Amino acid sequence: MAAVTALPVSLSGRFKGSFAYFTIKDRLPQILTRVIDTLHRHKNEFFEEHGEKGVEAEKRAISFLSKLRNELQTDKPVTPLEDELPDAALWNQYLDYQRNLSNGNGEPSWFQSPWLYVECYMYRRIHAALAQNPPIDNFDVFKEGKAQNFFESQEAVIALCTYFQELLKNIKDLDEKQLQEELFKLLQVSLWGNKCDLSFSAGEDSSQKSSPLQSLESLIPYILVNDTEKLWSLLVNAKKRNTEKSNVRFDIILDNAGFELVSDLVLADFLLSSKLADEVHFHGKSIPWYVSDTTKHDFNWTVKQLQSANHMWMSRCGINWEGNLKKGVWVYHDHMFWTLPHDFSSMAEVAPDLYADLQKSNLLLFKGDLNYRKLTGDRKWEYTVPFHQALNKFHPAPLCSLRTLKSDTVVGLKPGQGEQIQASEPEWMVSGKYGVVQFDAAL
Ligand SMILES: O=P(O)(O)OC[C@H]1O[C@](O)(CO)[C@@H](O)[C@@H]1O
Ligand SMILES: [Mn+2]
Repeated sequence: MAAVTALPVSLSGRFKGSFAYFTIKDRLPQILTRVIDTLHRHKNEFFEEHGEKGVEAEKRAISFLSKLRNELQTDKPVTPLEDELPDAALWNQYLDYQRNLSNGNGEPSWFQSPWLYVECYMYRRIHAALAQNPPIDNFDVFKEGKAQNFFESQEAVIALCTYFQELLKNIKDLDEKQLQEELFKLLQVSLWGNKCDLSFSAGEDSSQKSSPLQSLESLIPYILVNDTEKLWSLLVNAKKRNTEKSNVRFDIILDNAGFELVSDLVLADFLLSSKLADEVHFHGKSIPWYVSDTTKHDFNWTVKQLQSANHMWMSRCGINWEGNLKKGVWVYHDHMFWTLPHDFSSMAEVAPDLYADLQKSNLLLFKGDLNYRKLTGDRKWEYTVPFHQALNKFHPAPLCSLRTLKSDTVVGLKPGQGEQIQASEPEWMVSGKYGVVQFDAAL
């Protein structure tokens, strides 16, 4: 066998005092408690909709979740999934793989195993708690929080939609330089939109309150790696090479619903309206995930909310977006791979169909922190390791990560850059204050 370069160790709760440790110790149990509370609060609704059967199902789901919380807090071994959902076999194979990795050092468990694995596993078990318990099997325990985040960001959504509709009025007259400036602005809005996730704040309010466009200039110093120029060159060249037959395709691997999703949709609209792209493909989650991640339901709900909003520019956006979906120039996809525990370096093997689909894209935009963790394998990388190396052979197409730092891993920094910030701001990697626009040109 060819020599394999050793990868750094995985982030894990076994490193006491690390962000992974605190997440598993404090934040994950808090999230589980909130999920249980949410089910309690909906008891009457389940009764009204389904009668006694609904209440029985709620009780079973709650006891399953309490057991889960107890397993987590007492660092019990990770158990195989017992449901028959389509991805169960893959999860159980992954558990075997973790067992082999631990090499006789005990069973994989909440604090001993890789953080990425156990955290994903928790969300999969939350899903099982509901999915196994009809008639409440379609209930999304995170739905309310996502909707609330959307409504609380209303002013920011209005400001963004208004700005964008004004821009559309004269988009045809913009020269290349101006188009580039507008793209950079909307990329930054989409980047900082990633501050608004709900798993980071364990479900606490995390909406966009201020105007998303006003503060961009002052935030530029917080973009630690800024490859926007490279994105621009790629898009402009793709457009120049574009013939009638080959459409320029842009993919967005979505993260959170709420303000972040709206900022992604505005960016996608800009790419089409400026003719930098001919089609945009969105990738969402097929089950509720990491509290605020976008599912197909959230995606459609958001477009509908904008469409029916009592504000001219908001509804104009919504109407155009619905039109894009109908015309097929916007396409929504979901794939089970996005909610598996695997990092992206195993996509080609585990989900070859998805990998092949992504290969058709001119540019993949990965939103958010979890996607960054999966891109880089959630490992203890040196800050200066090149992004390309950390991707560990995941290169389906040119790609870019737009991510605010909310977990302690980052690569591609200049020598000394990380250490310098660390000296004055020990929380810099997990505060969401810093971001990256990090590009990799593929093979
Ligand atoms: O929505 P995002 O940006 O992927 O962030 C998810 C959050 O959840 C975490 O995975 C921690 O629970 C962090 O890495 C991150 O703060
Ligand atoms: Mn998220």
